[in-house]
Amino acid sequence: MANNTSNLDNNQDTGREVKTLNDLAECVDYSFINTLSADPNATASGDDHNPRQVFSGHYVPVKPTPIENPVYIAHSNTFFNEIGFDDALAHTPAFMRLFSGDTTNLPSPMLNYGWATGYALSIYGTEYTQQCPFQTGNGYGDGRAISVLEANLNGKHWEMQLKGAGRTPYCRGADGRAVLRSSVREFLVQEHMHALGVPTSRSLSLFTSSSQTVDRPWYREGSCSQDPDVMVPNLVAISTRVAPSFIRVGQLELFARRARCNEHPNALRELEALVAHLIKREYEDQIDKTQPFEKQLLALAIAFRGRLTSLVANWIRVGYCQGNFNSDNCACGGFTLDYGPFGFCELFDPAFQPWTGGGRHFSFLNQPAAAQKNFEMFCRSLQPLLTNAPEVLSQLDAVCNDFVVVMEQEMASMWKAKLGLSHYDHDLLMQLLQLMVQTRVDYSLFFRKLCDLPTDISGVDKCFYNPPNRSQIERWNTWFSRWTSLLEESGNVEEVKSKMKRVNPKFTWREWHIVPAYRQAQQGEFSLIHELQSVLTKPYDEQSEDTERKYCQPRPKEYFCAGGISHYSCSS
Ligand SMILES: Nc1ncnc2c1ncn2[C@@H]1O[C@H](COP(=O)(O)OP(=O)(O)OP(=O)(O)O)[C@@H](O)[C@H]1O
Ligand SMILES: [Mg+2]
Repeated sequence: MANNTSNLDNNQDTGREVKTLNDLAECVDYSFINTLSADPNATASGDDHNPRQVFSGHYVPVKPTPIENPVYIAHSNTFFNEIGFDDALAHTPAFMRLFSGDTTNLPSPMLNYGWATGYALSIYGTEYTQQCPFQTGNGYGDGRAISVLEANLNGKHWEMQLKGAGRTPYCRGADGRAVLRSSVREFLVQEHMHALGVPTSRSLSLFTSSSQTVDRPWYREGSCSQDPDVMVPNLVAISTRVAPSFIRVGQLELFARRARCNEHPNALRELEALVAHLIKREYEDQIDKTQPFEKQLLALAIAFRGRLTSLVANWIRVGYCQGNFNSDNCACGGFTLDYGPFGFCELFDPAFQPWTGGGRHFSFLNQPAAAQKNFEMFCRSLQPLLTNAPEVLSQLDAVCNDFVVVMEQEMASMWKAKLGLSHYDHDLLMQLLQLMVQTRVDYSLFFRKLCDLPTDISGVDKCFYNPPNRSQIERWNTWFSRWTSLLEESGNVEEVKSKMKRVNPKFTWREWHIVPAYRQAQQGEFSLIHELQSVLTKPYDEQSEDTERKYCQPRPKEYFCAGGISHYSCSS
């Protein structure tokens, strides 16, 4: 199927306005087909929708299964603009067909199939195969995510992936679908994160079906249950996400595990090709390709460590908790991927974790430790390629061991910026975090209020979930006077304020704002989604008074302990 590819390898950057699918066809660049290998047992038609083991090859060609009666909900005009797509394109029938899962009748040289990839899983540094129905790890991977094209757009190379596009060989018997709720969340939050300045996969478009539903466990109205207590039919949807690649740490792991035990004659070569592809897609600018490959691997580990530590510090800066930071949800490009069990911390709690299956390992302030585990698995996956270079191998060990140090530096500079200081003061931060826990503070509101440089607790009084008692007020005021005196070294007050306002967002994700939007969407009304798109893509701006009144508020009491808002067990 994928042999005759020379006509698909279009490396010219057109930088043009894409108004039609024909324009897009001129930008496609499927050069990965020349580097990576397809599963030799794949069907020529891409009709490969039953769970099965995939023993080798980097990807399986799979045709998406379109959703029935697709309806346009939204596209990201910010992202359209970045990649040179004309806004009107989102409303064309051809665009809707492709991005609701129909890859037939595409203009040449676009492929009439997509591709899914296998990956392994490790949880907090422990390798698993049990989640694979065959207990081998050969049946795990993109169960419902199918990439449909790669293209050079406005000077950058992008891969576009449909989520919820039907079953693949990795579906493990599940339906391959994503429900409207989770699709709305992922679509909105990706662009929110981008606007917050946090590296992320991006949102292209969101389509739902007006008729097709799947059942998922969920919570009754007002339920405080930990586990879902009712089965609910949900409309299905397809959101399209975009990134330079979707290579995950888990994906490297799969190929490294095979190489480690020489599972087939090509195992080591497949690992090497995948890593070379990773460098090309994600680190081309950072890695000197004239260096010996072993040295490139070392540079890759250093570069990924830099991105991952910065990413996690950014997560904490904006109050984001990934919730399930397994290696298969950790993108090797160092951006946020898989917005399922995520949440944003409202009431500050270092152990905040919205996903009931995630535990403390993946809770808010434990994310640096979870990232370290993923980084260790990443380094471990490079080791089979370094057996003939013991010196580089020990340098790689050192890079891995130093993760903690680099992470601490990133965290320190993040906290320093949040507090508007010119030097990081560990004691000051510890005192602050303790006070925040003891007095029940809203994380985002509090830090945003700090940007006005209040000199005592009265400047942040709207940020508490319970009024602090007298001794707490005293301790807060002591903290404020210490902070105020340190601020004197920070320079011009107005500059400090405006710098702080660029790292402490005013509008962040609050789940109780999102729930009405996806509920309304289930009834065919999308205005709240559009409103949220607008509010959440300007998180640092002041915005209107009405918007502030509506969106810049602490969580109302009734939404604490509310299934589907304060916690959820199912994210798909
Ligand atoms: N409804 C489904 N049908 C088939 N496979 C599924 C379904 N839901 C989840 N999976 C698969 O189960 C695995 C674990 O799911 P998880 O929630 O981490 O990922 P996801 O949200 O589907 O995908 P991604 O990590 O691609 O964003 C993934 O490999 C995913 O593809
Ligand atoms: Mg996932």
